[in-house]
Amino acid sequence: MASLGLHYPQSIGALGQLAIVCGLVAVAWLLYSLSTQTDISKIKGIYEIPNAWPIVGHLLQLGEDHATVCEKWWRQHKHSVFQIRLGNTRAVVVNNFEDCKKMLVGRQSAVIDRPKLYTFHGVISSTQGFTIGSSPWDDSCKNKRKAAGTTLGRPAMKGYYPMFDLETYCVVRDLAKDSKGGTEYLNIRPYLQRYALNTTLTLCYGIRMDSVWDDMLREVLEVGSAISLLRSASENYQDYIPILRYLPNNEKTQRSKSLRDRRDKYLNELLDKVREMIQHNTDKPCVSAAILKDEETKLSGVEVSSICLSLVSGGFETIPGTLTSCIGSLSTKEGQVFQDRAYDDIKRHYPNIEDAWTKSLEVEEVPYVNAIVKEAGRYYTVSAMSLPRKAYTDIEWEGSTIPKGTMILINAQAGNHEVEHFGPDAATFNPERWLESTEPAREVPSTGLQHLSFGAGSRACSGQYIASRLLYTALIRLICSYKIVASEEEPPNTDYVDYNQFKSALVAIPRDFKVKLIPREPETLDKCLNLASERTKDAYA
Ligand code: HEM
Repeated sequence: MASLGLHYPQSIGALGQLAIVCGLVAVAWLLYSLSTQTDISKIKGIYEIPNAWPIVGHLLQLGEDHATVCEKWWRQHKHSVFQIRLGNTRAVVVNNFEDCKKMLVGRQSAVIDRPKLYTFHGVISSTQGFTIGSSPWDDSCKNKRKAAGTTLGRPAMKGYYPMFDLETYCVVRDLAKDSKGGTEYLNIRPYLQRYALNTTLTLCYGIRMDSVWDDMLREVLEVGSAISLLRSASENYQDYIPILRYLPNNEKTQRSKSLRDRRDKYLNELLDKVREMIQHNTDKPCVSAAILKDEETKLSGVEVSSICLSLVSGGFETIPGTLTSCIGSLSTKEGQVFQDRAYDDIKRHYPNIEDAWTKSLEVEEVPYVNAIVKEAGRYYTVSAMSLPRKAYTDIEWEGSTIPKGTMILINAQAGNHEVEHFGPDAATFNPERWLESTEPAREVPSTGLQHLSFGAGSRACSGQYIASRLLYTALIRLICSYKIVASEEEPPNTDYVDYNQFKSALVAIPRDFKVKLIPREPETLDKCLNLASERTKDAYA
């Protein structure tokens, strides 16, 4: 007993120590499990990128440029489709062209949904509703997509010829004035921003702004770009790491609220202007007037705002981003050869350049310019990771099941530059890849999906027809009017990744550069400008 008496406390101590160790292991295991838990459990049969960290998952490794890092992982791990962890959210990333097509088109009903994110949906969109591109798939989204489809579909284009005429005329007119007959170097992006924004403001509200430096125009662009930055994962860790939302003085939430208020202010001002015009019978045909006047409409006020917001935000950065970068490539020494060939092809179709100006509003029939439009879309993938999708139902994927609710990310930049699909020069800007002959230029017959920049399938870009017409008309008129030459001091960056100054933004913002615009035929240019001025003088006065 004495020995028992002696050893008893000691054996309690050993057991106690064991219990403490077990307790610590259990707590550590619990903490580890909690910190690596995701909304969807690890998907069997889909490769997972190794070395995810607790809490943040792969967020830090992804850095700012998700598209480039994911492309590197695809090549390094030899899996085009893999899973990653964005904090507490599991996502499947698709990289090569064929797999992106298979996911977006082959599984289109299963990937028709969009995820909801804390900052964008919960804070920024709490007043004007979600844009179509960020709406989960439900009846309201269906109605909004239908209304946008009517405004942006092919049959509607005819009604927009006067608008295309006026806006492209204003671009060429102001460039002619500001470049002082081709002697000054200019940054063309502001002119193209006004072009895109005026187009969508006219469609939505029947309102346009004549000055490139108009206060409201600059406010819409500034707020829109800042919101686009707030939509990316690398700018918004709080979307994926919920604890960050509760930090005192949460700077992201405050910034989001302030941007939301600024956006509400100009959107309400625009709608008030339309109401006023309706009262005075001076309203122009546009989405909001049509809906405001139609009491039978099935759309709510928030849905009307959301449609207008979708069109404005859908076009104001994508069009100038693509067009500015394309002009950058055309202005280089190699690009000037493409410009000259395009000019020859335009003249082959329209020996009289005035006809090129008017016909460009109606048909896209100059093969060389069509080839430039396609190459601009492919090469400068302005929405590098497209817009995120969410599995609406379970997705069968090569023997595995991607569960309903999983975030699906399409790496459009990687697919658009895949050597196996586009050939060894995939990383070069070359419009002639879309031509089967150059003299005379003849397009390769279309065989379905050409590139991934507009997405594909049932949630593809609603604005792709109008986008293509906007790019085509502007290019025809600019190429007819000027030889575009890059500045040697401030040349364009034509690298398909590095041309973008904010890699974390949802839509690329090209780095600034300057070009000289040398009139090709000054007398013809004057004549075309005078005719366009006469034709458009009453449009949207
Ligand atoms: C070069 C120009 C453009 C590019 C590269 C572009 C790109 C995209 C992409 C990648 C998507 C997501 C597609 C997907 O998930 O599969 C999208 C959606 C959308 N785009 Fe565009 N876009 C452009 C111009 C426009 C314009 C001019 C408008 C409207 C005036 C517009 C309106 C929309 C809308 C409403 C959606 C949402 C579709 C939905 O979620 O159902 N886009 N766009």
